[in-house]
Amino acid sequence: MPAAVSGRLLARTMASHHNHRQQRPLPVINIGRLGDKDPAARALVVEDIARACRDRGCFQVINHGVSKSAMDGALEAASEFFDMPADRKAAFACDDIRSPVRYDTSSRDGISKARSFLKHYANPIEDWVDSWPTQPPTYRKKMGKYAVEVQRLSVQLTGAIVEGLGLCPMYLEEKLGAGLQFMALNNYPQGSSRAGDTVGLAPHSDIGFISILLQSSPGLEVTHHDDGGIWTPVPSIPGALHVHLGDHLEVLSNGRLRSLLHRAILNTDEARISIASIHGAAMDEKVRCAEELVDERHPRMYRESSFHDFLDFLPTNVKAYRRFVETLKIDTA
Ligand SMILES: O=C(O)CCC(=O)C(=O)O
Ligand SMILES: [Fe+2]
Repeated sequence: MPAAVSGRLLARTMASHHNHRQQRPLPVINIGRLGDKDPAARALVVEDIARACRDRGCFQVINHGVSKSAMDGALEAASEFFDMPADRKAAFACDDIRSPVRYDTSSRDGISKARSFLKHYANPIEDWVDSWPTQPPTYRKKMGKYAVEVQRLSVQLTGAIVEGLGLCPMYLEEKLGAGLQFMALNNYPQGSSRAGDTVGLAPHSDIGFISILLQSSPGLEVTHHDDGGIWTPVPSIPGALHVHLGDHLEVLSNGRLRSLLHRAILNTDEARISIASIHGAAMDEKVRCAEELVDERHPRMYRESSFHDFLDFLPTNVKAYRRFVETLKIDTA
């Protein structure tokens, strides 16, 4: 076989191998032994998480310590909230994206295609819970329980993620403890395949270090930067939580990890609720590349930025969507 042909064949084989690789199921990681006294047991979980972050930008966790009652309660509270009459919900409508509680149905953000949402802060819970809805009557109790348990999980997970980057497991603990937990409750109508309205929320990445997501039914889809534009649906595994990387982790890791593009698809057979919990540094805290990950071979790739900077950027990102982190890239050429 002439060399040119075999070369082309090889390239094609590699391409299909590449596609095949990207269609592998998304990782599901049992993190039960993350808190283990045995360092070897923890190291195995850290390794699984590191690989998932690097190769897929996301993973699902089981044995994560967030109770079933907290998860069920959160979905109930969200669904009861969205089931309320429009005027009750409209009481939380607000044009100011800095408002601590905000309900909206429109697509002013440029990415909402067919969703209504309630967004609010949650950490520390005692600072925010008084601004949350009082209707449905169990909202604060149920959502509060879930928020606190998920915040605890976020500290555990980011500990493992930074350890996987070769940093001290405590590297982000303080920043996260004093940081923002930003919750987005999303309500998607049942889609009509005839009308072709299949996308509920257009592709985007989240700010923050990680997002932890709970979905009532499938609909979340993800594509990692080297997936070649292939979307992978995130299956609904009972009891599991989905975790993905945000823009500020890409910055912190100096590009070793990438934030994950994701979108939500409308189900043609049912409405859907998802609860995203975004975990980041405090509003005005600048996040920068970890010094330990910057050297001659790995020059600093991103400018520092805060959540506040992200909010300033949002209204300018409506026409042609760009991941916030793209705007932070330092031209090293
Ligand atoms: O509904 C989903 O699964 C995705 C929600 C989401 O990406 C968000 O709230 O940022
Ligand atoms: Fe998102």
